[in-house]
Amino acid sequence: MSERSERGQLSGEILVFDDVRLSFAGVKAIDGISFTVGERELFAIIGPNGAGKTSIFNVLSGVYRPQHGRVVFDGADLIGRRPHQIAARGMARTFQNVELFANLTVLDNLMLGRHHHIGYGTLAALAWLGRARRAEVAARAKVEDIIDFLELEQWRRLPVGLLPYGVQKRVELGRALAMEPKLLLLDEPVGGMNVEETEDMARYILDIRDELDIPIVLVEHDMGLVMDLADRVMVVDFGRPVATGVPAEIQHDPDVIRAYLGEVERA
Ligand SMILES: Nc1ncnc2c1ncn2[C@@H]1O[C@H](COP(=O)(O)OP(=O)(O)OP(=O)(O)O)[C@@H](O)[C@H]1O
Repeated sequence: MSERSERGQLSGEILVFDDVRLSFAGVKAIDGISFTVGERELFAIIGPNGAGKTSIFNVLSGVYRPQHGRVVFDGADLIGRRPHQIAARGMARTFQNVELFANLTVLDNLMLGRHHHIGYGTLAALAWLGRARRAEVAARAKVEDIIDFLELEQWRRLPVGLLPYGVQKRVELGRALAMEPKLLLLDEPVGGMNVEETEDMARYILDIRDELDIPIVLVEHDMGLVMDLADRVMVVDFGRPVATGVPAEIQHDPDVIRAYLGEVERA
């Protein structure tokens, strides 16, 4: 057994996605998908356009409520919980398109990621009570750590909207890390990036798993990146599971090859 599959299987499970089904007016976006993610695992989900990958993320983060199935995160059932409740439980997400406050600086965008951790009401904030002040100082220290970790020093005081695209994606990753997540959902983190930006992002993703010990669910079209980074890969097509396994198994699975090359059957 490879080191990758051992790491995925030896650790406990942070996430259980069990026989989930989700339809929109007859379209089966998710049609009976199950998987688990280990506490130290980098789990990738791949599949052709419209396969259901984003729908899986939307179920995980509470945007969509499935008609059937169970989602258990860190021991708690998530179905029916609102997106902000799920985020507060420690599930952080980045988006296909950068979703940051373009006019705010890198520092301020990262501080906003800490928002739910600060945990004081308006009155306490206005009165600048000791507890609020300590929380603010701790938040600032955490954000400084992330700026170091993602090598964002040179841009920290600049408005995000002025930065190169690859750096904006990195700031978005930083904002998710500022939540101190127990699980990170990355939706196409290298989409639209050039080769150098992609290599940088791949390194940060690996460091997040290996140094920060944060498990990751990754949706990505860049097959090379997925096969290089993932401990395990799940392939979906038409909302259904095609195969799940370590990258070497997945690359040679005839059903996977058919899902990617079988466009003729689809027509
Ligand atoms: N809100 C919605 N209303 C209606 N249909 C939807 C909705 N969201 C997703 N779908 C449908 O569900 C199916 C799965 O879509 P989804 O966006 O999850 O796929 P995907 O694998 O993320 O695709 P891509 O790789 O293009 O992002 C598609 O047929 C899509 O049209």
